Amino acid sequence: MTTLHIEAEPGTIADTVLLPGDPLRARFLAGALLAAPHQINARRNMLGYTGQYNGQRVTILGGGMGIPSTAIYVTELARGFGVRTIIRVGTCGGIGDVAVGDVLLAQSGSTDSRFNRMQFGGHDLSACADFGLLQRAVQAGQAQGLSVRVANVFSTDCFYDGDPEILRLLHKHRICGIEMETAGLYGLAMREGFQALAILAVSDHLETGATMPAIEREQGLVRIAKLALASAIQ
Ligand SMILES: O=P(O)(O)O[C@H]1O[C@H](CO)[C@@H](O)[C@H]1O
Ligand SMILES: O=c1cc[nH]c(=O)[nH]1
Repeated sequence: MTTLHIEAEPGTIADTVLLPGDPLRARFLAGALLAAPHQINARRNMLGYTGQYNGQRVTILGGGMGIPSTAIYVTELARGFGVRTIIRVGTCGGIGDVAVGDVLLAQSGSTDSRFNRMQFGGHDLSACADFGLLQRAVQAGQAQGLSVRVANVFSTDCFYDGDPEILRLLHKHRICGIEMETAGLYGLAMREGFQALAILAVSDHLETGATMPAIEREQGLVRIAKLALASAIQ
């Protein structure tokens, strides 16, 4: 069936979905990596494509910014289309000894969002990656000669004007990446029973001010998408 936000026809979404935040990144990655990609969604311009990668069907769909947007797409992918594996292919801010361009494999997602608490009786959920995906991403990263780092990240609802103490707190807890979706994705994966991982390129450094150009955020993430595909497809 189609869902409220995904107009894809039944059977046109693969079991494995790469989920960048930016729909234009989804379009770029599909063109760069998939054989015979065809568009499966444009509702609200949240572009999505299904094609073949190494002989297997893969879908790449934008998820938007923040947990609420991501959760809409992820919930519909899991419940409406039976998707079994979702890998976020995103960017994050770096804290501490990470550099712009580094690749973080998020093993956990802490958050200031109430999204998981609302589903978990007000308790704190340990929102974690799927271990098998994480392990394969580490191995694939090493095989591809990438400098990958297993990391704990923080998903915030406030891109601007969040907790003024957040940098100190993230340092104190050895959290080296900040973005806006991973904790929600991992909570949903635990509840809905699919596998999830977030692979994040450090796009800017919160302390040094170093940044990745906007065009590279849109088009420069092919290497982490390849890492995601190597982790998901065996
Ligand atoms: O590059 P994406 O995947 O969108 O991820 C990061 O970029 C957006 C903010 O600019 C947020 O969605 C954040 O999580
Ligand atoms: O959410 C994000 C993404 C990149 N950089 C940040 O500081 N925050």
